[in-house]
Amino acid sequence: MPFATLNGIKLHYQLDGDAALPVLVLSNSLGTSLAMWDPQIPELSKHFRVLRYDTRGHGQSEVTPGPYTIAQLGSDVIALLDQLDIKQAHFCGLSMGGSTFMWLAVNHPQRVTKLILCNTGAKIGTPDAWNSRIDTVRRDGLSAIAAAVVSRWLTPEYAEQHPEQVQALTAMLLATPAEGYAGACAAVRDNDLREAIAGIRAPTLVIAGSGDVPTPPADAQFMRATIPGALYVEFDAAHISNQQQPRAFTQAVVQFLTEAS
Ligand SMILES: O=C(O)CC1=CCC(=O)O1
Repeated sequence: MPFATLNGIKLHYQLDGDAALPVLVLSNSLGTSLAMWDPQIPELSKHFRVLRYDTRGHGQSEVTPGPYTIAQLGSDVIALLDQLDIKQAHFCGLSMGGSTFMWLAVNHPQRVTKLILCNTGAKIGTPDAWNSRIDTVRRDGLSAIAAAVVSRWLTPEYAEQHPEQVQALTAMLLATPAEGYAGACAAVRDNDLREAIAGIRAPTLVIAGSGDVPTPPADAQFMRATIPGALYVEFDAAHISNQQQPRAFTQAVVQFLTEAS
């Protein structure tokens, strides 16, 4: 699995699909890795050259001391695209990954063909809640928050029927270095793109989960209303909708990216 050295760190990434296909970049949520997209890869790689990466401080990418910023996480992606000689691509990010790609669409519009913002918000949560989470993780580690965080990733009924998926997602969260996680929490805490996203010109699809507590449908509706021409789809899912509704999610992504806009 390749690593790119950029912005002073080693960033872990993976490419799937034929090199001649249009590039689709996927960005993970807080406390996950590029493996969160595993359910989508067999289908997406038939249509796209899929580039996914572990956000700084996550998965196998290098951990640098926090706090991070969304601009820094977005600049890592731009540096990765430059290294791989990718001039323009589709972008699909979930939660923190969606924040990163909103920033990218605002600040580097020429790189974005189409944009998909999943289970995210132009501003996520409150500073007090993020500060409390950062303090807990720095003091007691990820295990202190794991059960509460993962309980919001899948709806309770679905989680009860899929204990192996809960276990796999919990393991992914617990494998995230505390410093990387805390650094990324600060990036989400300090990010506010509520005004800036009005300037996005890329065709955009907003994906929401009707049972999503951290980034509720109201946040998604705000993005749909603010980004000119944005489309909207809502699934019966909690926060990590691509894991809870893999088929419907993948189908929506393929349809949006392959239809003429
Ligand atoms: O994991 C959570 O608590 C929800 C979340 C907020 C930003 C993100 O990427 O995940």
